[in-house]
Amino acid sequence: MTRRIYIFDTTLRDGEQSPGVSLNTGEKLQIARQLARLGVDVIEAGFPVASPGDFEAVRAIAREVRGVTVAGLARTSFHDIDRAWEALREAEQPRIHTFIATSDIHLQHKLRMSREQVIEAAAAAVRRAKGYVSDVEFSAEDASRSEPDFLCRVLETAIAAGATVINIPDTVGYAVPGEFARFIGEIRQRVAGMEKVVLSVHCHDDLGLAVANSLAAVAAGAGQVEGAINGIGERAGNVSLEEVVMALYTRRDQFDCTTGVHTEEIYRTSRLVSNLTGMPVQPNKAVVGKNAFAHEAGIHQDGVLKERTTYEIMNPKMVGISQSSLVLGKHSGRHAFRDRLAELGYDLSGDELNKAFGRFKNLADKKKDITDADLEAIVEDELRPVPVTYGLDYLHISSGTTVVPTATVGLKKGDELLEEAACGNGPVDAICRAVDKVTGVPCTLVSWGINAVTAGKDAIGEVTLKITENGGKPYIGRGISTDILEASAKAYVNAVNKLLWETGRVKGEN
Ligand SMILES: CC(=O)SCCNC(=O)CCNC(=O)[C@H](O)C(C)(C)COP(=O)(O)OP(=O)(O)OC[C@H]1O[C@@H](n2cnc3c(N)ncnc32)[C@H](O)[C@@H]1OP(=O)(O)O
Ligand SMILES: CC(C)C(=O)C(=O)O
Ligand SMILES: [Mg+2]
Repeated sequence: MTRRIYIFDTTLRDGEQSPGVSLNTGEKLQIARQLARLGVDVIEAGFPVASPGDFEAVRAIAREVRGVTVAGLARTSFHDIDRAWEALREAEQPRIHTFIATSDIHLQHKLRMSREQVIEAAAAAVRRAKGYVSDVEFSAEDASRSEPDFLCRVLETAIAAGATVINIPDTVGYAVPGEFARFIGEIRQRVAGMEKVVLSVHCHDDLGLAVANSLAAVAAGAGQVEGAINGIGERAGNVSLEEVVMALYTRRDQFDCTTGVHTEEIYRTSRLVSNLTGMPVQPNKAVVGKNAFAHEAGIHQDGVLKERTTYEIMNPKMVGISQSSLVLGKHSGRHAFRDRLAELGYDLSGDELNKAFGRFKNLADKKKDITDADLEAIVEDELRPVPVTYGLDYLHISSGTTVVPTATVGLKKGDELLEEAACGNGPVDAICRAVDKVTGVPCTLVSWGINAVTAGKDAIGEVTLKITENGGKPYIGRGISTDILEASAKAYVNAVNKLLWETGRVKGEN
């Protein structure tokens, strides 16, 4: 029978333990509201004894957020538990979550307690919490490095004292999946009363295994998974809840489990958490990264255009992303290029398409992100009906504060390469003079302007300039390049070509 897995979100407690993250009450409330919309079963709102601010945040969430269990963390000390209850008392479904470490390393070096003392503290804490609420979670911190016999004794004691949820944290992300699954299986078998409570896991990502360990635990019978949105948390973070939820859904054939999560809210939740915590989401992060549903490779793009599922195992809509994106770059192919141009209103085929595609590939070699504006500039340039009498073959500039600007240009006229060099007041002036020498048509540069067609350091510059011959009709030329001097040269040559064409000095083919 399909099992229901409870999703326990600790973004606001363990997630907030990420170095550099501190959320105020208002921010925590916003995230808690969104978590409720997302449909998690439990929101661990904070550690009330940690600070007055944390206490207030837990209290505000407990007061306002409905339809979800609100938990507060507490050490085994009665003061922590009392504060947790004070913060949680207005919650619709309060849960006190108390914990103590069970590994010898922690007992000896951190707690400086004997095993018997830990057992007593665990029992007393659960009883104390039980005096306030019916729903008490007990965690054996560093469980995965604890000696199994002792761990089982602690867990049995907590259950006998009234714990309703037993959590097995892999606190330092030490476990590996097969071992962790066996560990969970052993706990289920050996601990008396385990069948009456929810068995939970809480995995950290120090070895990048938090998702694998959580899933292995679910397969071994765990009924609750604890984690944080975007996988934030102490050190390398907690398990990323969205990854666990989507893995359980996408591979339901393997797990036969459901959750109460409304997956379409995942992306929105991820953005909110990232924005309010100031922790960016890496682009290649599973499920919510910027590239999670983006395709750049031509073969993949072609596949996705023909049938999305060729390269997507999840529908982006399922996680709240409206559609996958085909990112145009140097690895893209004609199918995706033509598709994007069609979206922009350009219907190119045959030779036109090939030429524009060639220019796009050249640009993509120079520029990381090709935007729609880049494409428009390329296509417009390609479709411009001016015969190319002269074409820029190469350009060399020598310029600086202590040298006379000098330009050497190579222009192609048919198969012929014509080369000239000239000095000028500045590099653009030098380019114009060198071009004039090649064409034999001395022109005057009337105006010159540049626009960044696209944003960023590697933006394309579009140079638009105006020339005249002997003060006659002005001709406008336009050139684009990531190099503004190259764009200037192209623009100047473009204007000269127009002049030659319109004054009937050349016959060309468009
Ligand atoms: C695995 C986890 O994520 S556990 C949760 C970790 N989160 C946090 O620590 C964030 C919030 N913490 C805090 O604000 C502070 O640490 C406080 C308020 C809880 C405690 O602050 P302080 O009283 O100054 O103690 P400090 O943090 O320096 O040391 C922790 C003390 O708690 C003890 N302790 C640790 N865990 C437990 C526990 N589960 N039960 C009882 N005592 C514990 C330690 O042994 C140490 O005791 P000592 O002072 O007798 O040596
Ligand atoms: C408090 C417990 C559950 C914890 O965060 C951990 O052990 O990682
Ligand atoms: Mg933790």
